Amino acid sequence: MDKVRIQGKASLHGVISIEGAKNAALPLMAACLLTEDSVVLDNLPYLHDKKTASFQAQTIKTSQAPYDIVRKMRASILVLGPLLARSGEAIVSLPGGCAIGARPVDIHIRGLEALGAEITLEDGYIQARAPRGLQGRRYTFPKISVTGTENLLMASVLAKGTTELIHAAREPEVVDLAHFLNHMGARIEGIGTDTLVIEGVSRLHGTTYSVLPDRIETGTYLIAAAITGGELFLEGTSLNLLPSVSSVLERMGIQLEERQGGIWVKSPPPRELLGIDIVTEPFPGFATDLQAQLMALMTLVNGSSLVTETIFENRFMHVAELMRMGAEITIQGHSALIRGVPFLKGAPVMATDLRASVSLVLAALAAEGETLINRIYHLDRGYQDLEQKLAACGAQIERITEHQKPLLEAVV
Ligand SMILES: CC(=O)N[C@H]1[C@@H](OP(=O)(O)OP(=O)(O)OC[C@H]2O[C@@H](n3ccc(=O)[nH]c3=O)[C@H](O)[C@@H]2O)O[C@H](CO)[C@@H](O)[C@@H]1O
Ligand SMILES: C=C(OP(=O)(O)O)C(=O)O
Repeated sequence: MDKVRIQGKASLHGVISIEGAKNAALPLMAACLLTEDSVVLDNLPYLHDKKTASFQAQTIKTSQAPYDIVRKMRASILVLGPLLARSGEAIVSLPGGCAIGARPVDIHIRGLEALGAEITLEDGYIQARAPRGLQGRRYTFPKISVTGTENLLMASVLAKGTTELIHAAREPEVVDLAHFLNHMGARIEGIGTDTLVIEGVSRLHGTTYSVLPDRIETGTYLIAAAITGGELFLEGTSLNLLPSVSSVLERMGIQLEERQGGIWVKSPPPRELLGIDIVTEPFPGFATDLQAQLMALMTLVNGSSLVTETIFENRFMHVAELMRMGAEITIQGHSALIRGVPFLKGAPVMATDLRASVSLVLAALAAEGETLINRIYHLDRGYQDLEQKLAACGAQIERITEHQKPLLEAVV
C-alpha cells in the first residue's frame, strides 16, 4: 500500500492550480444519463490524461449499478434519479464513500417516492420503478441533503408537471448541477436558494459545460499556506465559493485577496494566528469537508479553538492521529477543544478518510522531523497531483509506492 513521507517545516511559496470539483463532476456525469445526445464536460478532475470528456448515453443498456462500483463512491447514488427518470427503472446498490457516519439514503428514497416511484430495498440494493413515469410534486426535505437534492433535481427535470423542492441544499455543486441541467434544456428556477421549482420537460439535449472549481481543494491549499507561514497563488478558483471559510481564515489573521484568475494568500507563522470557534453547517455555513484541515491549523495557533461538527456523527477520526503528533485536543460529544501548542513532531500516522488524510498532510508540513502517512489511497479520491503540487511550492514530500512481491516469493 502506498505511503506519503513528509519532512516538515518548509514554508510554501508559489502557484497551485485548482482542479474541477469532485463533488460537482460526479453529479454532472450522472446527469449525462438524462439525454441520448452527446455531452462534453470540461475541467474534470482525476482524469490524468485528459481534462475534457464526452459522454453519450444514446440508449440505456442497463439500469443497474452494482455494489462493486458503487461501494467506493458516495456520489454513485446519483445515478438513481436519472436512470429512473429516463428508463422508468433503476437497481442501485446502497452507496459507500467516506466512513464518517451512518450516511443513510432515506431522504433520496422518500423524495423519489413522492414523485411516484415504487421503491423496495432488497439484498443491499435499491429497486426503483416508475412504470407510468415520474409526476411533479411538492417535496420538503426533512433535513438538508446535498446528494439528496441533486438526485431529486435530476429526477424531476423529466417528470410530468411542476416539482417544488423545499429546504433544498444550496451548495455551489448543487447550483452547478442546476445550471448544467438548464443548459441541457431543463426549466429550473430558484437556483442558489432553498426552494427549487422545476417545470418538467419531455427531453433534454446535449451541451458543453465546464465543471466549477473545487472549493474544498481551494480551502485545503489556503490552509497549507497558513500552516507553513507561506504565500501562495491559487489559480482558477474564487473566494466567492468559500464565504464562511474565508471569513474564518481572515479572523485568524491570514491575508486573502481575490485577484485576476485566482486567490492570493499570505500568512504569518501559525503561532502568530489566533484561535477561533467554528460550527460546521450546510452552505453558506462552514463546510464539514474542511473541518479536519482547519483543525490541523488550530493545533498550532496561539490560543484555543472549538470545533463543533453538526453534519456527520463520526468525523473526528483525525483527532487521535493529530494527537500522536503532539496536538492537544479534547473531544466532548460533537465538539473538539483544541489548545494550540508551540510545535508538532513528525510520527507514523494512519489516514482514515479523505479529509482526515489531508489534515495529516497539512500537520506534517508544519511538524518537526519526518511523518509517514499510511493508507493514503483515500487522498487520491480528492486531491489530484497532491505531492507534485506541494513539492513545486517547496514542500519535502514524496510518495512511497510499495511494489507487490514477485509471485514466486509471495507463494513461498
Ligand atoms: C458526493 C458529495 O457531494 N459528497 C458531499 C455530500 O455528501 P452527502 O450528500 O452524502 O451528504 P448529505 O448532505 O446528504 O448529508 C447531510 C446529513 O444528512 C444525513 N442524511 C443524508 C441523506 C439521507 O437520505 N438521510 C440522512 O439522514 C447524513 O447522514 C448527514 O448527517 O455533502 C456532504 C455535506 O456537505 C459532504 O461532506 C460530502 O463531501
Ligand atoms: C465526504 C466526502 O466525500 P464522499 O461524500 O464522496 O464520501 C468528501 O469529499 O469529503
